[in-house]
Amino acid sequence: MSPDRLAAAAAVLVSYGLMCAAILRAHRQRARAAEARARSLARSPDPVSTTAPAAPVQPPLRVAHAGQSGQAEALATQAAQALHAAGRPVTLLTLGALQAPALRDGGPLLIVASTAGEGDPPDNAAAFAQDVMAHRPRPDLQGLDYAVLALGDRRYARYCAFGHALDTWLAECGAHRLFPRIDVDAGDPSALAAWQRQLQTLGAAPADPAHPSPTAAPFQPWRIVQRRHLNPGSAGGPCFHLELEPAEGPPPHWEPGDLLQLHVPEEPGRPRDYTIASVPADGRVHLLVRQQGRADGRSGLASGWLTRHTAPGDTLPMRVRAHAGFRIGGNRTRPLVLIGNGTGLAGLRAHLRARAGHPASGQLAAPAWLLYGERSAAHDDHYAEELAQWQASGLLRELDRVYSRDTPQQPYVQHRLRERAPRLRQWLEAGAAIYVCGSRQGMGQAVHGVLEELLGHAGLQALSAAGRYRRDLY
Ligand SMILES: Cc1cc2nc3c(=O)[nH]c(=O)nc-3n(C[C@H](O)[C@H](O)[C@H](O)COP(=O)(O)O)c2cc1C
Repeated sequence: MSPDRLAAAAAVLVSYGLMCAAILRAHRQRARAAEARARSLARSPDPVSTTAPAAPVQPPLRVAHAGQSGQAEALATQAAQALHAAGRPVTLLTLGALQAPALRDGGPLLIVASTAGEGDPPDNAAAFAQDVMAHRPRPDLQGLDYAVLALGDRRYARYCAFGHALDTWLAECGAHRLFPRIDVDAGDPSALAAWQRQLQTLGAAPADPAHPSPTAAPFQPWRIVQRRHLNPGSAGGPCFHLELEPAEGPPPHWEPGDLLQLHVPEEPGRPRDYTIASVPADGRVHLLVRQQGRADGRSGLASGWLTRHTAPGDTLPMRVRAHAGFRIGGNRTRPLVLIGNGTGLAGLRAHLRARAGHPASGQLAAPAWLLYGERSAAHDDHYAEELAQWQASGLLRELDRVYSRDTPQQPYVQHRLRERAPRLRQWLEAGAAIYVCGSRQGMGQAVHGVLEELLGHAGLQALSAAGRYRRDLY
């Protein structure tokens, strides 16, 4: 090596050493200052009252959430409210908003994290998993107190995988567990009760029985008011349009993107979610439900209740469930690219109905583009009249219906999306948000693949982090 290069390398090494020493010094100074503050607080008398003991100064607690359909967010919000109600300073945030330095320096951290896909992080934590958790060298998180509530479902092969990964990663980075990770199998009430008890040891107010856990809102009888078979003669399973309302009282509030959950009588503890296809102004919850066939010839349990074993006028135990990840959020005035297949049209229709009824800020609503896949034009053109009206009004500026059984090429919605890449780029340049609703296998994964191909992994992740790529897949 030339002397010049040696000198340069030595200079880099020396400055690196100095930087490390400075960081270490700052770290020690912070620790000494904190110790001194703690000692002086322990000794100093209460300046206001000499009778009451000094209130211990507690650092603000952070409650972070990572989730796909709103349960993690709801539980995190509830935890933050319970801590706040007890006078504990608390900040509520998404896990994705945290970066390594802020992770360590901001007070104890409670994380509510669900697992999505096949053991994957939820969309809003994908960037965190990739940029922060996979980063080498690992950040030094000594001094950070944390706890993880992992939401999941044992029916998936990789149960609570993302919560487990977070918990392990934090421990490996030197952070200190406040209490062992709690895993919640499909909203298991005993696990949630254990979480509540741990929150109380941190000073949270006990759960208010009048405001039960958001995942345990009571089921109520909902009446099937109308049911229409939409696709007689279709090569696909029978598809129904249903209209429901609570048997008593007005419908609860919901937003486009939210779900109606059915308590299946034979399977307590395993409710089924259906994406709502209407808006509150419709007065009723509309669903688009496919009767699921089973190998033994009987219909699937939940869809069987909705489409076969009941008649209009009958009631079923149901409740509305928020699905924050598929709501309009900050996209109210953005153009929408709506992509889906089959019964996934439900969630896209809810967003279109919201736009048709309530144009943003009194002006013409921002336009939408619907790319929708079904089997055949002759039998499966659900809501065709409504879509035609929205085309005529200009709300639905573009409509791509892709019928897989009408041409020998068997095109699917992902193929059309790839063909229309230049147009998609124009919509995104105009600020559009992408909503995908329908089957995960086949459609959801393939559309995701095409979007990654067109926008790049980082591009799609940035869109997702900005809340401009939202999915409701099942
Ligand atoms: C499409 C989908 C995929 C899921 N994948 C997993 C999984 O791989 N492992 C798991 O334990 N739970 C899985 N779950 C269950 C969720 O983690 C669980 O329902 C959680 O409560 C959802 O919380 P969220 O509303 O905050 O996303 C999955 C749920 C859905 C809908």
